[in-house]
Amino acid sequence: MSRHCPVYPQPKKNKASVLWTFFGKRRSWLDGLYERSYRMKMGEVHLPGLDLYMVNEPKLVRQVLVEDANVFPKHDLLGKALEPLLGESIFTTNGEQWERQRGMMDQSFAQTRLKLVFPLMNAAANAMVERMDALPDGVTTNVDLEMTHVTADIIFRTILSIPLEGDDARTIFHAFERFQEMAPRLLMPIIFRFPNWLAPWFTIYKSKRAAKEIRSVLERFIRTRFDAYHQGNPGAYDDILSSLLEAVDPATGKGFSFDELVDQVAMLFLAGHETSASALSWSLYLMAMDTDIQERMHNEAVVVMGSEPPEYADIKSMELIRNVFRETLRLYPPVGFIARQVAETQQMRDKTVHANASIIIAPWLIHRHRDLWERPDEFDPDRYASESAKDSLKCAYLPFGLGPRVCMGASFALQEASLILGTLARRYRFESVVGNMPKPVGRLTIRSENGISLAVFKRTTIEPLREQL
Ligand code: HEM
Repeated sequence: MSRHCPVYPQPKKNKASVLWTFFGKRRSWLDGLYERSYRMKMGEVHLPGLDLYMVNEPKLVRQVLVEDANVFPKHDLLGKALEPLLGESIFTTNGEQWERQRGMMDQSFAQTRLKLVFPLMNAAANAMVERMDALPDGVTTNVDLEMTHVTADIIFRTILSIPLEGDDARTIFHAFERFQEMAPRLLMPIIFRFPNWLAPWFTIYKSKRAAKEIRSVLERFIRTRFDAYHQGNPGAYDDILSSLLEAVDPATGKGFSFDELVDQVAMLFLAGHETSASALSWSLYLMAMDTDIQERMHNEAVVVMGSEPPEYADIKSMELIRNVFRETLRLYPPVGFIARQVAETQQMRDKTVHANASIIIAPWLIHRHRDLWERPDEFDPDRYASESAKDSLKCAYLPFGLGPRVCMGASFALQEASLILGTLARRYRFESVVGNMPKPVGRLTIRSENGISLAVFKRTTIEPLREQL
């Protein structure tokens, strides 16, 4: 059965000029794509001082991200743009420093810890329901704002055991908003290797100020817990900070220093809420556009959870809801492109790719590639039952990246998404609003330029339509 094609910027027929690409991509890099971008295996752009390759072919993607990952370290562009906030966090480091950090942090996101933080996630979901219940029935609501609120709240509660309601948490939240808004304006001059005098100095100044504000509040929260832990009073916390405080490097037996801990926590705030907020907002838009899927999600949520508070085991039982989120991550991958640098000259297809060249792998393009997916632009969460989609999943699906640098929070994000979507689908119905079609733009994540506004109705019954299950 053919399903609807949700919105995305229509690709241009022909490749744009480099100058247009630069200025067009400053607004949204999706605007620089053209029809062949969705079919090609490998493309290239050369400018003085810049060799950039776009890699879509699954075999090459695995070469870069998995098999020869050490030859393709993380690009310094993100490190440079995010350094004032993230310092030397795991998101941007390379080599031994990264290996040590990853070894120490993986435990904090293992299944056992995720089970422990489930009640903290659920408390944030309940606070979301309270906010939404207070809205007049059927009112048009900017669901992006609500998804940003609830995912930031989940991060505050699961990492620091603090809800977003306090003044300090709000200061961080708003400074994060400012920081994120400025980040894309910092990225392009770095990719295009602009000289220093052309750097956007005022934006750099403002982003440093926002980063300082965030870090000074985080430092205060973490200092209290860090000192108490090292004085032998860790407190009765089940949150992620407590497992980061316990983490030790097996080679030296030492834990994270105070500064390292602040870097990692700042990074978890950024990586952990913006991505999930983007994906959840697009999921709600897709639900609203497909009433059949939305009713089936409602029924599934009611059958699995009834009218009881959700339990940890329920998350795994909501298969359709999981597939809706999986399909959302295919169509609107929050991390639309992944950047790497070439450490040693490589042969890729018929091209010699020199050391220092930049490699871009774009989940956005690979997930909609005309040769890698059937009906690539259609929203069809049921596709994952077919053999062809299973093959595509194996070779052309990477919303969380691949290889050693794969997202550390993937299981956390999937648990959070099923909880939030299950909670919303059980209690509310979403309808699209005429004149409010979202416009996808590629910035730090894939967002809608004009927000995502939907009419929200409370369900008067939570009885499932059993015949539809
Ligand atoms: C839908 C939600 C999410 C998506 C789509 C996503 C996507 C990604 C991607 C694509 C990468 C790899 C980037 C690269 O290879 O350059 C990544 C890395 C990472 N993500 Fe996520 N992420 C999500 C949620 C989260 C959450 C909730 C957390 C933590 C709370 C998190 C923490 C991290 C960390 C720490 C890394 C760096 C790992 C490393 O370099 O070793 N992410 N994420």
